[in-house]
Amino acid sequence: MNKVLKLPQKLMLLGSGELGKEFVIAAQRLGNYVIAVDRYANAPAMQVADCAEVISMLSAEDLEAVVSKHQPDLIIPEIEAIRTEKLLEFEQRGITVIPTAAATNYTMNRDRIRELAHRELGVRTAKYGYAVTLGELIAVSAEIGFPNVVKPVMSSSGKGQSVVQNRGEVEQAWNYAIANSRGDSQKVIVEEFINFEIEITLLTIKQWDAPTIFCSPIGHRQERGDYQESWQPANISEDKILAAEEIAKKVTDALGGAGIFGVEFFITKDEVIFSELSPRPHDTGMVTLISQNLNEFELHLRAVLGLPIPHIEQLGPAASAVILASEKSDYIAFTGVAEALAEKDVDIRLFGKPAAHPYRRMGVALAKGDNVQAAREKATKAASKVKLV
Ligand SMILES: Nc1ncnc2c1ncn2[C@@H]1O[C@H](COP(=O)(O)OP(=O)(O)OP(=O)(O)O)[C@@H](O)[C@H]1O
Ligand SMILES: NCC(=O)N[C@@H]1O[C@H](COP(=O)([O-])[O-])[C@@H](O)[C@H]1O
Ligand SMILES: [Mg+2]
Repeated sequence: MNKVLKLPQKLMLLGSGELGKEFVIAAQRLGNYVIAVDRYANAPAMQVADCAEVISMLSAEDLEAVVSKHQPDLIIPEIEAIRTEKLLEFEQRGITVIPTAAATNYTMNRDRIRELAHRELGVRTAKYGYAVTLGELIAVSAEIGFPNVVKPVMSSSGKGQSVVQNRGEVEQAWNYAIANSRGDSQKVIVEEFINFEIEITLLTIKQWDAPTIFCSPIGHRQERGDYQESWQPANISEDKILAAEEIAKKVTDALGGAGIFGVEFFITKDEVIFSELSPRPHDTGMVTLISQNLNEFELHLRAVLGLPIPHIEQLGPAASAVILASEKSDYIAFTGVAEALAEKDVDIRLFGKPAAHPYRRMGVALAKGDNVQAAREKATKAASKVKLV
């Protein structure tokens, strides 16, 4: 399907955060025309795009207005919270939606992708259940057992997520999930807490007219359900990598289309457990900005445009560490960048977000090292030097 034969293409990016920004840079390098869309002005990807639109991406009317105005060749979602039913309509009208409109619909809510992976494809996941009221959550929590993890079905970057230790904490988890749910959903998922040895993102590249290929697995560490640091390569056995690749292939084949997917797994002593996936570049994959010959954004671009990917090279131990805000502010300035960059094999990305709030990701430090431990230490140290003032 849809192999693109000529450049430039007109790409509409729905969501314009840090991941979109790097994607736009990759797209611009091949001369494409990009319209960056998000819910607020001057979002990171808008700063490097040809033009920008500020709309509610959950509004079908707003989406119709920008698509009619710009007539893009491809629509490239960058976040989950989009009125995906409308994307199905655009696809029927002949606009390519990446990876497919159906895939964005499956992955917009945790329950849909979970049902596809677990029930339809028989993939091993954590034990889980759903609730739409506090009463149901109390009952489902008891069935799943404690500790468990409660998340809004519609959220990302750990928003509204909590680890629940006992029955006494269920109500608080319910209130937190509902208050932080994105969009109009009031549904939560409860998952068995997996005591994993390591969690990984397997960047999986699905191509229009070539076989699915994989990057070396990325290990990561999360806090509050949000990524803090990631590294590549991840130290897991070859048979577990193959098991993860098989699951990733199965799930991405079911979703169809083309593009990069960030497929998340929990790795225990004996098992490879599927968690979730992003049908687009993954935040933990920002390490590839320093760790590969082609980063995840360049790979996504090549895959969606049907351009060849002859070789992905992992360049050795590398890591990323996030630079977070600690306070609410509309004035953004950083100190410590010079100190961070004084170290060999360290790089910094500052996203250019126009406002900060506690724990908002404002930048990322990247580092290479003699081994993964050294790279992680270097990236974390560099990130800690950069401070918002
Ligand atoms: N069942 C679980 N057992 C143990 N840890 C979990 C479980 N579910 C989530 N976590 C932890 O919380 C993190 C975030 O969870 P998840 O990926 O489901 O949320 P998310 O909001 O979609 O995050 P993102 O959008 O950043 O991928 C996981 O990477 C993992 O560290
Ligand atoms: N885990 C998903 C993820 O990392 N998404 C990235 O964060 C942006 C939103 O940031 P914000 O919440 O700071 O606006 C998104 O636009 C995307 O780039
Ligand atoms: Mg995740």
